[in-house]
Amino acid sequence: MPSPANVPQKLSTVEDYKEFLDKYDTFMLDCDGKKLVFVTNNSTLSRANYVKKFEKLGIQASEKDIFSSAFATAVYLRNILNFPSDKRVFVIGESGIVDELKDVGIESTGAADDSGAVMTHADFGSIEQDPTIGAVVCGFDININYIKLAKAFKYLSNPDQKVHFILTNNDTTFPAPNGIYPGTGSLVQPLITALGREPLVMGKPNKPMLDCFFSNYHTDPARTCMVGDRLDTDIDFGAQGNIATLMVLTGVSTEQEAMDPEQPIKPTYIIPSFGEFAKVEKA
Ligand SMILES: C[C@H](OP(=O)(O)O)C(=O)O
Ligand SMILES: [Mg+2]
Repeated sequence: MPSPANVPQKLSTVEDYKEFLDKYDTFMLDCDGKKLVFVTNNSTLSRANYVKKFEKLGIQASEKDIFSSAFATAVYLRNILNFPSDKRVFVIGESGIVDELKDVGIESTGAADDSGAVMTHADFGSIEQDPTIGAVVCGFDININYIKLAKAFKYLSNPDQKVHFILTNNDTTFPAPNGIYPGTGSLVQPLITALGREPLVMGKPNKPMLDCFFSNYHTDPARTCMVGDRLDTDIDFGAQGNIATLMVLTGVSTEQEAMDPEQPIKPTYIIPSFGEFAKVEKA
């Protein structure tokens, strides 16, 4: 029985699950028979590396089934900004960004070179302006450090040319096996504060990722459902795309947050875990 408007419908019985599955053909999953597209804000892995990760989890997927914030950023630089071939990208982030940029023919620097680098006060003089840097792209970087922030600040302050400032995502936290930890949005806030400049953010729930998704996958919005664990990224992303949303309770946001009358972002459905649907096959 559908819930009143704007009150999430809790799915809890096999009947509920069957009725839900009959309604949709495309499921957008935040990584973590139908058509499954993995839509992730996690930019640390390339789509090729996600395919390998899924294989280890027993999930068959190909690169075209994976839509990541790193891939969306590379597509945006290449197709929307027509990034000049004589420019490079300075990356605060991991191999996912570097590999996806390389895949669209864009050279990058920073990520691996400065990880582990220890800066001393004597080093400030060695940070030079670099006219080949046409963009700074920031994603989750487990080895973020002062030298990366100092170089990014220098390049983004270049008085002689506009340098694009792009975040793959701005999740404040992300779930790890034993709890949640600071995410990209928290790691790069020092740079945003120092610059007094807001970056363009690609990942969910932001419009660039949505536009890139629907231009990549011509799904029927009426039979597409965004599945995720975060109200402020996954569910908001689906809501902005006018598609149904299913919130799983295995990640960051809680049922209490979703059911709170003050909560402006409401999932269409709530389910304890995506694994519940396995019960349908056994029924
Ligand atoms: C950042 C990443 O995003 P997601 O895969 O949930 O979109 C995560 O929350 O682990
Ligand atoms: Mg998630």
